[in-house]
Amino acid sequence: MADPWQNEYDFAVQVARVAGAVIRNAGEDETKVQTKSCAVDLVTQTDERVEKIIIGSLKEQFGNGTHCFIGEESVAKGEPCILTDKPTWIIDPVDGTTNFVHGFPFVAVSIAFAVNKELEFGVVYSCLEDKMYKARKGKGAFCNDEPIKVSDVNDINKSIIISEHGTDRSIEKVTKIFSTMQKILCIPVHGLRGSGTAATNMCLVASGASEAFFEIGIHCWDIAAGAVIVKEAGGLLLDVDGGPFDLMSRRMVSANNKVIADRIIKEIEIFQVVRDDAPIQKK
Ligand SMILES: O=P(O)(O)OC(CO)CO
Ligand SMILES: [Mg+2]
Repeated sequence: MADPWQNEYDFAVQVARVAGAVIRNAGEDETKVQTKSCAVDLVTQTDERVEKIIIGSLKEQFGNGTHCFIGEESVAKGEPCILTDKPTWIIDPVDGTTNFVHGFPFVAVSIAFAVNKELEFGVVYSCLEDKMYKARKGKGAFCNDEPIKVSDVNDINKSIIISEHGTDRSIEKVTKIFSTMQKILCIPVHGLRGSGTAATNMCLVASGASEAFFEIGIHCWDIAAGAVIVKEAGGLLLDVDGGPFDLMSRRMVSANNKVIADRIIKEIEIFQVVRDDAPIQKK
């Protein structure tokens, strides 16, 4: 049987490339910052413009009312963030907005597609490096059309682990994040890293440059596309407590294998976050 979502997949790659070019060519005015949930949660005109371009093109192409959209900037403006069984696009127009604003050279466009709450494909365009990562369920993962796979390292002492600091600067949370990082660093691992974009971090795991990336506080649009890419590259996704991965939970461990994932999970100090699909008054 022909792949039912091949057109959507091919179109997502094209749209991601267009979006990436807009980000690359953004002028100084377009990197001017506004804030969202707190003083370090940044948004620019470019985030909003690129999301409009992506959702606009997808609606024009597939807009018969059957497709739903979850986009970072639309949700910030009050659109719902609920995953239903309907075909749903999950979009982060600029993953790594802080990097973008500062000229720190890792910024990605992330586009995923889910049907019946299952992720069908993911596209991550690391646009400043011009690396197009993509994966379709059951069909492998690629970077610039070359197959990629996760690292085969089983020994945590020979690993590079990625995590980030997030945007919540409450002392309780920052203390837990640093305590976890300290424990992991002192296992010891070869190194701790963070590119500043969750989508790119997941592609680094998928391509074998790092053994694992974990974070509490990320959103579904940061990781949906990367989740397909990691899985199709041979890796796995788990909750930070070792349970099944839940896209809307804002908690994730992605790893090359279960040995590495379990070792990391042993050290993670969990803190509470409000789910992406929580009723708006709880957020
Ligand atoms: O830059 P953004 O899209 O806010 O995302 C951050 C995490 O929320 C980096 O992944
Ligand atoms: Mg993001």
